[in-house]
Amino acid sequence: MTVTGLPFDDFRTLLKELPGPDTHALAAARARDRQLTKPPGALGRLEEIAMWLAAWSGRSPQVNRPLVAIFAGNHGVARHGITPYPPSVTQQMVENFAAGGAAINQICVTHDLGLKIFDLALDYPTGDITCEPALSERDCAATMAFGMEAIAGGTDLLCIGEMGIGNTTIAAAINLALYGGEAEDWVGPGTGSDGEMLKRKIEAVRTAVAFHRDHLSDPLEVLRRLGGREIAAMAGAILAARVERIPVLIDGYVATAAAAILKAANPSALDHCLIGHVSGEPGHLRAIDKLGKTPLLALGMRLGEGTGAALAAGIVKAAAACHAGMATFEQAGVTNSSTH
Ligand SMILES: Cc1cc2ncn([C@H]3O[C@H](COP(=O)(O)O)[C@@H](O)[C@H]3O)c2cc1C
Ligand SMILES: O=C(O)c1cccnc1
Repeated sequence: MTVTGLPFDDFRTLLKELPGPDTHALAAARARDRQLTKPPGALGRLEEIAMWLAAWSGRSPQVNRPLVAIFAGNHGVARHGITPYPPSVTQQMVENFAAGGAAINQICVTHDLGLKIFDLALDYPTGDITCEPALSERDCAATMAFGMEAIAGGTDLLCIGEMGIGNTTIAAAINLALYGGEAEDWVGPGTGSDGEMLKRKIEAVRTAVAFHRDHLSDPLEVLRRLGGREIAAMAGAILAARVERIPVLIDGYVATAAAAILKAANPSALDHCLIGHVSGEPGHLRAIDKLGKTPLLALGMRLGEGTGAALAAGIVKAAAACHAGMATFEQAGVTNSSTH
């Protein structure tokens, strides 16, 4: 075993030993839900969300410190002319996030969410996946570990977002490697690729998966070879949240591809996650289906930045507030069907 192989293998071990749901917190939340002044089930999916919060936080459903974490990275594959924007836009958007000028800033203000940006060596794009691995084992492990730091400042609802010109190509390659089919099944316009550019994008994804095909049975190798820094960091953040009992909202097509790596390594790895929003990127719904999930929102957005997760955080906050703040039948003096 090489020295650099050690930390990468630690992630394999960690992925095998994930904590399960807190059944006591879940039972307590179910019992309280039955007492609240509403017909059973009348809050529909909000009730499921409240139960999910209890199960994966290990306490009564509440959201006090929601956080949006945006991970930013650049990609060697962008040299193939697969996206209409230059990689310099990644850094420019990081500055825009810091200045409060992006869509995600306004959604965070609307729903009172914290926002942290993690930029990952933007001057050093990852390897060109069509002919080399995106990352070395050491880089991949270090970047996953860095992503785990996203929760270090404390949060009780983590929204996962990204910024990285070219990363819808990366997400498509990961999906093709994990789920098979044709490159066309997983490649969409992203920020607006069409015509010849879209053809190059499809070709890049096909070539990349063919180049690495002998190494793609191991999900962490899919991440290392076909991923990118923000993808590895998102995977690390989702994993850390599981270990620390923090429920997670996943954003669009790109964030879902990072999450899919973990699910491929351990089928229960995303039980603490919900998908916030189904992106307009055509492959997203199919990718979500592969995870056995149903997105909370469908607003036709195709932006990334964590916007879909952040909008869904408003719904999760409302679910927690209903559970925590509603009166019981007894408190409100409202007659319950079972007692009259
Ligand atoms: C101004 C601007 C702001 C964005 N915010 C998110 N993305 C999104 O678009 C990129 C992926 O699309 P593609 O694979 O086509 O390059 C990612 O950075 C993603 O977060 C943006 C893209 C642009 C141009
Ligand atoms: O759904 C996404 O994550 C997405 C879609 C288009 C561009 N960037 C991200």
